[in-house]
Amino acid sequence: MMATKRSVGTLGEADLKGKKVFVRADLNVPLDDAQKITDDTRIRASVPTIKFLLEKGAKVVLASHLGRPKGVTPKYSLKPLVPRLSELLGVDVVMANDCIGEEVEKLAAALPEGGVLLLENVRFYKEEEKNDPEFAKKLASVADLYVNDAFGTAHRAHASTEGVTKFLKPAVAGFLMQKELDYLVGAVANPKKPFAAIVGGSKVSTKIGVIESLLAKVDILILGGGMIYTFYKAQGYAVGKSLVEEDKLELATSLIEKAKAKGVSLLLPTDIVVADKFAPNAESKIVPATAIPDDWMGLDIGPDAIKTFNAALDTTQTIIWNGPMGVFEFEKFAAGTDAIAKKLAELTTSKGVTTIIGGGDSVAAVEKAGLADKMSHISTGGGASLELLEGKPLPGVLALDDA
Ligand SMILES: Nc1ncnc2c1ncn2[C@@H]1O[C@H](COP(=O)(O)OP(=O)(O)O)[C@@H](O)[C@H]1O
Ligand SMILES: O=C(OP(=O)(O)O)[C@H](O)COP(=O)(O)O
Repeated sequence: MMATKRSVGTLGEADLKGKKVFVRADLNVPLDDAQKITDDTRIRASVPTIKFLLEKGAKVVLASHLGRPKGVTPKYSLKPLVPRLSELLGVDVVMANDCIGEEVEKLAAALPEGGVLLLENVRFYKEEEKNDPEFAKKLASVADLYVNDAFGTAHRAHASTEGVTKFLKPAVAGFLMQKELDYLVGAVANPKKPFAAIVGGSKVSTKIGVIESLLAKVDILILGGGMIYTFYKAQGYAVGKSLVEEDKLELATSLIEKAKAKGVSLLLPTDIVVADKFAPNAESKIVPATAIPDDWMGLDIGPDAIKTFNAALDTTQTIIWNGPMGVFEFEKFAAGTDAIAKKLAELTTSKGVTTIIGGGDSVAAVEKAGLADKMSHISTGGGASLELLEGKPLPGVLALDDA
């Protein structure tokens, strides 16, 4: 049984004409150093709900976070998203300099029917992640009702995803939220076996906990990305300057033991592409996982690992993938991620294997490889889809009205 409910109230039930609707979307898209959007999947995925509201004559107050800023950080402003959002929606999106306060109140009051006001990054306030009720009340004060379409952030009990529902009624799910829940709860609740999970990326502390519950569900667990060095170090290997979560070493050891006890095949890469610095033009070489040199860092999985992973994936019927295998943003360290993307596309198209890709960066990598339409389901949430899969309640969903 999934612990999160999926029968949430949806759009279409409320009289929307002239109403100010607070829409929480996940517009946390990757931006390059020049603030250019490198993958707009999450923006495109948010469009159907907003368009529906605009067509019904609603006034949309749109909120999102971007990145993990500590206080107001220009690099994490939502401003670079305005042109693309305006283009996709076919309206001139108005951007506020803040997400609460007088200017926001004025701009929201001035919104015409069919207008969109984009609020500045809600995480510029620490109160957002603290789920501070006063802050949630301020966010809510400019609208009449609430729509949560931010599936990618549904696993966070934050002010704009959870707290705000105490002040805005009805509080319903948007179309993207509903679609994600339908697919992930529906198709993955009873996966066709053998079932494999591939977990990588850099959010080690978020994802390492998920692995424990995944061990109860999967037959094969493949680890890559920044996740693996904590496991290597726990086994006594030297990891040089690679990403390591020191306080998760014991957990990593116990996960290896649990996998053995449960008969789950836990695969760690046997070779690694190491770099002398974290840069696109870094010097690189392939080394065995047991021989990472001091002062070098692992930035991709090696060719032997790719072969082993591919052979294991050949035996599966369902695969869920979250987190790139390496720093795919740098061409030199993209081979592992590209190889997995190609393998999953091939298995879906030629063998009918169900493939589910979750997470902003994983989806960006699959888009970059031009393979997104070959997968069974592209989820806009990495952490969220994993938590849903492990049966954890998603606070952003639980807070919504029942259907
Ligand atoms: N070995 C590594 N060391 C450091 N960062 C890594 C490594 N492998 C992958 N990454 C980074 O992980 C990031 C994605 O992680 P994460 O946010 O957890 O994935 P997702 O968004 O798909 O859930 C990418 O920016 C990638 O560069
Ligand atoms: O990118 C996100 O999650 P993901 O990388 O797990 O897909 C979401 O926007 C949530 O972001 P957070 O993990 O900083 O809360």
